[in-house]
Amino acid sequence: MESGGWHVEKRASLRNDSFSGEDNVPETGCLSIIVLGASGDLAKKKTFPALFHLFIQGFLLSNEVHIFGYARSKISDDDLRDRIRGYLVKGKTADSKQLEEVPKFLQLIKYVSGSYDSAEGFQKLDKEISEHEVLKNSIEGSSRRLFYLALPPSVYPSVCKMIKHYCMNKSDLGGWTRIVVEKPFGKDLASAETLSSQIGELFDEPQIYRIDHYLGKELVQNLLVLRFANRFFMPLWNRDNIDNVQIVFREDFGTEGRGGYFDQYGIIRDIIQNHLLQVLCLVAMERPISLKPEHVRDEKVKLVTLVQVLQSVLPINDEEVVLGQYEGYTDDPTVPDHSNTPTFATMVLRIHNERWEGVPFIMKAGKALNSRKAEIRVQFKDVPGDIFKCKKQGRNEFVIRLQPSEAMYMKLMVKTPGLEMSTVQSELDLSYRQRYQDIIIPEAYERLILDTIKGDQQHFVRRDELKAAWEIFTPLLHRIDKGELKSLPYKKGSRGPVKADELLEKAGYVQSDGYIWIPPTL
Ligand SMILES: NC(=O)C1=CN([C@@H]2O[C@H](COP(=O)(O)OP(=O)(O)OC[C@H]3O[C@@H](n4cnc5c(N)ncnc54)[C@H](OP(=O)(O)O)[C@@H]3O)[C@@H](O)[C@H]2O)C=CC1
Ligand SMILES: O=C1O[C@H](COP(=O)(O)O)[C@@H](O)[C@H](O)[C@H]1O
Repeated sequence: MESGGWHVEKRASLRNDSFSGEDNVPETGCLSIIVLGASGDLAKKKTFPALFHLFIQGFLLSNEVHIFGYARSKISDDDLRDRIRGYLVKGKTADSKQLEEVPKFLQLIKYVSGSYDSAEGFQKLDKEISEHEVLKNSIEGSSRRLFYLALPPSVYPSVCKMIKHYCMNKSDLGGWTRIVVEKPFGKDLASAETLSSQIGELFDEPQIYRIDHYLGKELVQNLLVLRFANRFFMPLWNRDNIDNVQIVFREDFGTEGRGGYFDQYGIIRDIIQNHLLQVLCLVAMERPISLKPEHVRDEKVKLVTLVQVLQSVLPINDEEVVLGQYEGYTDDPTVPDHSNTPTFATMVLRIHNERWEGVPFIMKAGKALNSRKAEIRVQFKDVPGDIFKCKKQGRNEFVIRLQPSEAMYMKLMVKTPGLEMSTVQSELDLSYRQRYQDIIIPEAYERLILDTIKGDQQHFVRRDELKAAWEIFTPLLHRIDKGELKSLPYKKGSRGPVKADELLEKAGYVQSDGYIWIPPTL
């Protein structure tokens, strides 16, 4: 379909994604998806809605698939269905066809109650799965079992043990058993390594999918294409031209009901060590040899390992870290009164290699701020020999808006339209909503769950990569845990501590005065 003169791609192209690795042949046959922790927040807000969207697009066929919820809560099938029903279709995108599909989808869901460490519950689960497989005429061993751990990491080892003992695909006739684990995977290097070893004893790496949902976001997935399929970025993407890079996550709400969990982890473990670091890898990595999943993941390890080597010599400098905690955070009864847990952090990471030496990567994440957005902001150096005297108007910046209002825009200087010869800062703007009007951008979880079914691990975190990520942050996290770095108070709905903006300026970021990018409306 043509829209405003542009050629608009059809959503169905997702099915024919030809760059996700030649080996990922779509499989057919009986598929059981087991959501462990089905009574929880993630399951209702993300996992089940993602499964629903895969269902309505025909990626989960009712004659092949069955979905099991498992948790300790003593609820019925219908109770679980009632809990998740309201989260399946989003107000704005809901159409009558989607609404019609809801009951059909809910009928695919069965709930099994049991503990996370007892044989009884998992034997019952296995029995239910097997009955469904028999019903679907699946040949024993050829069925597919996907276990999604929407659970606190503390129970991963016992759950994995139970799956391994009681719930595996019975023999290998082309079927498989895969497990998906959520972040945060551990609390520091030692605990993550222990967890990795415990799970590694039970499952091989190709069976383990460590999910980081930022890797499933459309514009994060676009980073490699952008960098390596466009000639004009290649010569610019280095220390000679780029002054600083910011990777930013902002939320305009607080911990809301998750205070107990959050206080154990804090913003660095919740967002920076995983989501933002993964984005940094894709911004900074060298070109992979090919798009085979293992090649892409190898380059990321190479980069993180370099950062890690650097950190062991010159760890993250406390002078380049600002922590904050929003006022009112400790009002949550599940949060200790004197908690120092940061709900905000800005820090500078430095990658000492040929490409990036001297370029600060500023990582910024915060809750209860004045806006909700995630973006990558690449700021270029000043133009040498500024004949237009426009330096004070601002630098060239390339911004990748991950959410909301996905976009890429380039802040650049133009002649002010009119008779006068003066300059003004403007932009080249690729706003997705305007450019791809008929395309609904898939939710990150939708895409990543589909990858787990297809057996494509490209967008998942490998064990050595995870280790390298923890190596970077563990020394700093330990200092924070010991109270050696204090969180500064900031007002809810503000930009965070003023010191964070000062750090940004010190790192070299130059704010353009008076320029604001406004997402175009249709
Ligand atoms: N919620 C979110 O937005 C996101 C969450 N995650 C991650 O996903 C995972 C699940 O998150 P979320 O759903 O929010 O977590 P919840 O706290 O909602 O826990 C999920 C389920 O686990 C069971 N559970 C909770 N605490 C314990 C415990 N201490 N021991 C054993 N079982 C427990 C409960 O089920 P029952 O009591 O019925 O057994 C609960 O319904 C976590 O690893 C989290 O970090 C990742 C990204 C976003
Ligand atoms: O992993 C997490 O992510 C969410 C933010 O996800 P987004 O896709 O809405 O950006 C965050 O709220 C939560 O604290 C964290 O655990």
